[in-house]
Amino acid sequence: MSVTLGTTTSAVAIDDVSVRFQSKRTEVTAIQQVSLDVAPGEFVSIVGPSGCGKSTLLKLVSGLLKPSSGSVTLLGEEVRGPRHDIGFVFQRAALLEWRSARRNILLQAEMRGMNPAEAGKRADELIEMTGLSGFENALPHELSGGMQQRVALCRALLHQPRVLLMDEPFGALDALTREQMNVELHRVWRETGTTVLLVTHSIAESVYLANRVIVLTQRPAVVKEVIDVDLPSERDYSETMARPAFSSVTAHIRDLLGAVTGHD
Ligand SMILES: Nc1ncnc2c1ncn2[C@@H]1O[C@H](COP(=O)(O)OP(=O)(O)OP(=O)(O)O)[C@@H](O)[C@H]1O
Repeated sequence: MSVTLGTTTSAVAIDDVSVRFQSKRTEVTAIQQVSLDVAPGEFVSIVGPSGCGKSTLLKLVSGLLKPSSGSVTLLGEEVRGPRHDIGFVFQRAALLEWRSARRNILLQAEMRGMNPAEAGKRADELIEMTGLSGFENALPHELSGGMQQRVALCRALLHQPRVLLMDEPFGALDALTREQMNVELHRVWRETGTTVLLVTHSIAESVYLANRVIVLTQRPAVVKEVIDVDLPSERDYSETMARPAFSSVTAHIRDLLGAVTGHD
């Protein structure tokens, strides 16, 4: 597998990876011989039944977890421990309650020892890009759930990571806010050119946002199918939902997930 960056190579390369969790009494195989190449600038969604190993896959890419066999390569370098050159957004925004939105975003800069002036400029750009202008000085409890996730997104993008990992980032939001966040994330992705790996339980979200959707089977997760999403890169939400290509891809994924879980 070629992973040289600079030409047409992978931002993330997962090569024949298996993960087994061992305890004194049991051994659980979460992932079995999964391979996946993600090109620089690509947006890839990962869907699969609950507990199949989606979060485990992201942990492998971030270096929080080591594969039992196989290898993971990020930006041309094999992942051997926690990687700090990525961004990670989780389901919970996990903001510090006593810090304003802007100062929560700048936490990333403080932890990395970034130049404060540059970090401040970048934070202001991201605040504008994500529609948080006017709420920079608000405390987390004064922000809606969607706004809190926007702060978490800005924090994850502050150091301009080339790869952004997102684990069910909008799972706790109401349906309408989630749609708005999808539209904003898609725009931010196009503006930043960051490679994104998104784990989601929402089939519509997985298709609306991505270039490709990876469908995993029940545990132990293997790749059931990789689906290319043939939609324009600029995606108006309602117009995209109404496209026949959108309906057929989402129906196909629903069928695949029904087949692997035994539910329609
Ligand atoms: N540290 C661990 N030790 C033991 N088993 C683990 C560990 N982490 C995950 N597992 C098991 O591995 C499997 C996959 O977990 P993972 O969290 O990756 O699934 P998931 O697809 O993200 O789930 P969900 O969709 O419910 O969030 C599960 O059976 C889980 O119990």
